[in-house]
Amino acid sequence: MPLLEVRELAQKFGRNYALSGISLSINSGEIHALIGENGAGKSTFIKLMTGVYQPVGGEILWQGEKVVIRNPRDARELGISVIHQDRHLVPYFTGLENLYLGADYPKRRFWPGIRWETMREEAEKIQAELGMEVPLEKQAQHMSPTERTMVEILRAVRTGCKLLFLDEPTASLTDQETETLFRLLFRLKSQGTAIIYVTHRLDEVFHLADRVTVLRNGKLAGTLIMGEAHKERLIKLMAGHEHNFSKGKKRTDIKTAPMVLQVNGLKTVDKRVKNATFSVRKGEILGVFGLAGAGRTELLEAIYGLRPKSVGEVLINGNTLPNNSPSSSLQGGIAFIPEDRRGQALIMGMSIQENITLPVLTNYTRGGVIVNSQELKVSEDWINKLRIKARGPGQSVQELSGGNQQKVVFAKALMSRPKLFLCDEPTQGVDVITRSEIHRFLRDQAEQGGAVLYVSSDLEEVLEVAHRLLVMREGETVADLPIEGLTPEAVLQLCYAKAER
Ligand SMILES: Nc1ncnc2c1ncn2[C@@H]1O[C@H](COP(=O)(O)OP(=O)(O)OP(=O)(O)O)[C@@H](O)[C@H]1O
Repeated sequence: MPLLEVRELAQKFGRNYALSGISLSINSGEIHALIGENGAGKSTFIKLMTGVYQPVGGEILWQGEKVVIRNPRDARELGISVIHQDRHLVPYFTGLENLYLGADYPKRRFWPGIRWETMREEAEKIQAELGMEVPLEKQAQHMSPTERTMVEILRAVRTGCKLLFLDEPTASLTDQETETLFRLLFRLKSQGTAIIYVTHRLDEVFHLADRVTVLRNGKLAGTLIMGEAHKERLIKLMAGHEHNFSKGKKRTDIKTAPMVLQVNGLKTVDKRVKNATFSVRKGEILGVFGLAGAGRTELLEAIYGLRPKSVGEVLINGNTLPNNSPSSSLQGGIAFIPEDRRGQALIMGMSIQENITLPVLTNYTRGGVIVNSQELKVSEDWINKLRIKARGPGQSVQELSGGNQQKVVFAKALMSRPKLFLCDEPTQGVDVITRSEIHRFLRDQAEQGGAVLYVSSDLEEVLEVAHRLLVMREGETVADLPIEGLTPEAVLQLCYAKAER
């Protein structure tokens, strides 16, 4: 008997069905991948199974019995837990405190106080069983993304989880951290836990899953056992048609092109960047790679004026910008796609159209009045070009799926026709097909004379997109290498090498 079975499940928002006719089953001890393009309905499915939404149709069977999951507490009591991308921990609480969040702390019997030692013993016992190590004394805000994921998994196991949902858990993990997480997932599987693994990374599906379910436009496109699945078949199920991934040509005439960005001896006040020196030429995509904490994001933030500099200079087309602030960067032709798109790049209450045209609104005003028809046309063009799944330009961005929000961020940046494009994980959360489209847009951007700084924690991706690679380690730029002939192993060696003192 399956652990979970859903029959003809449906959910709608307003008049539109986000999911309909979904029937599938999950067995104990199975890793079941759930994939689909942005907006296909994966998050909605998780929310139905965890009691965030009530389905408008269909039924849910848990261990053969029909159940109604009215709220997240009901889900937890059944044994269903979810690990979200934006990990749900209290930043100022330690690992141990977060582990018992929302639960009754064990109390002392004869004098007041919490039995911390009982909690620690219990946590250590589960860790030993699963072969994992979580820093129980560290505050969540000081933990790495994997450590935070581990605390959440430990919390789920502690509360008797039988079915664990993971929503793109490796999005901000390095390869080594991903390996650690995968070992833990195989361990959980061997102990009988069922795992539903949502991802856009097909190599992870092949590495981890026993079966894979593909959603397309809110419908079930198919469930396959891994023996029947191969990459082309999965992509065809996701998109409904074949897709050819275009590989860009590497350009050879960049070496003599004028410099767009020069960074000399840059150091930030908080020392997250300690010493960065490099340049990017017109027409060039410079990849930036380093392990977590190497200072990649901080470097982009310092260039854009979001993180105060203490020493060094940043020159755009040979000149320093008048004052180092995001608004002067924007005016100086720099666009920034931040990693935290929800927090930094979008105004959630506004429509797609308003968000896309916001930085260039003056182009769409006549006598101080916004010329709505032009704005509408441009927004519709971008919705089509980037395949943003939405009802139309007027839809609020908060109603879009995560990947489609990322596409709006991208359109907004492209609209300002930047000279320099600072991209921090621009394809995170984006489906495989759009990912290749985004790569194509960046190549076009470079072909048309722009310069791109491209940060990604996916080394294969950086090597595929960039013309040159800058390696960062402990806040310093330690190597600047041509892409031709460069292997992932050689790059990782540079990342792990101890800094010479
Ligand atoms: N609160 C909401 N209001 C209106 N529409 C919504 C809401 N939440 C989701 N939708 C719509 O439901 C559809 C499915 O969205 P969902 O977030 O489940 O997709 P997804 O497969 O998780 O996508 P992604 O890979 O981008 O995260 C989308 O068209 C989305 O716009």
